Amino acid sequence: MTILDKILIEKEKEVAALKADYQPGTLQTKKVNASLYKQFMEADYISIIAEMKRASPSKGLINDGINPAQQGQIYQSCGAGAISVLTDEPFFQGTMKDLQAVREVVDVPILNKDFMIDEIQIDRAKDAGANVILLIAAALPLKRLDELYQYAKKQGLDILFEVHNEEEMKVAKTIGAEIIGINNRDLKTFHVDLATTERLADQVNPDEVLLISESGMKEKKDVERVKRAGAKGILVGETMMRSADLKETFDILRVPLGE
Ligand SMILES: O=P(O)(O)OC[C@@H](O)[C@@H](O)c1c[nH]c2ccccc12
Repeated sequence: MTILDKILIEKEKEVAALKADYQPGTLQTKKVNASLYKQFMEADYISIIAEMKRASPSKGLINDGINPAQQGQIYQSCGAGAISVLTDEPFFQGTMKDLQAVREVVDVPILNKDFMIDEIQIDRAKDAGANVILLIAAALPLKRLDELYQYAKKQGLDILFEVHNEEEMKVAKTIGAEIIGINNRDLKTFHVDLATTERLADQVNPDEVLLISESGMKEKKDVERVKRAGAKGILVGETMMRSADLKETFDILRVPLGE
């Protein structure tokens, strides 16, 4: 069984509990209207989605000392285009409270990073003040991905559609995903390779689809590499969470677009 399989089994339980306990519309958080697509497509620099991630199955504990609201404010003031908040608890030590706490203090789009398998998680994301949800192609069959995609759209949310190989890229195109995240980390083996972005980026029209390269970004040369491949945004977790000087980290990674 892969780690993704294990996570999905836990998610089934979480969703069952959520359906019993959560009444959509009950979470009250500040709401911000923000379109990640438009903002990233028009930027002159590589847009950075800075992630809040205390721990992960591949790295174990990364940094559990941060205060999400404080970290969110710093991300925004350093120039983050958006903030990703992991809300999975068993594997990533995140919570919906983290997301709400960040929403209270920032105006940039917020991505609810979780393993979405049911509409009720999308309701909850919206209620908590998220602007974007994650859909992982490897997690569900096409029909279900399409249903959740359409549902999120109807709620006025953006969707980051995550792919890792050619097959999943085809699914993204079939669904008509406008924001595609190419994950350089294989969720089944944890192997990270920036060549994944180079291989898959060619398959979309970069004037229509917003490409985000996800995972494994540490240095300027990493960003330059995925930028050359066609990415307009990057999703950075560990490097942000371990940074002792976020201002400097952002200055290094926010490379200009164009030549
Ligand atoms: O910490 P990194 O290597 O910068 O990676 C960030 C992000 O891409 C990663 O957290 C991620 C990508 N897809 C996911 C799906 C679920 C959980 C986490 C993720």
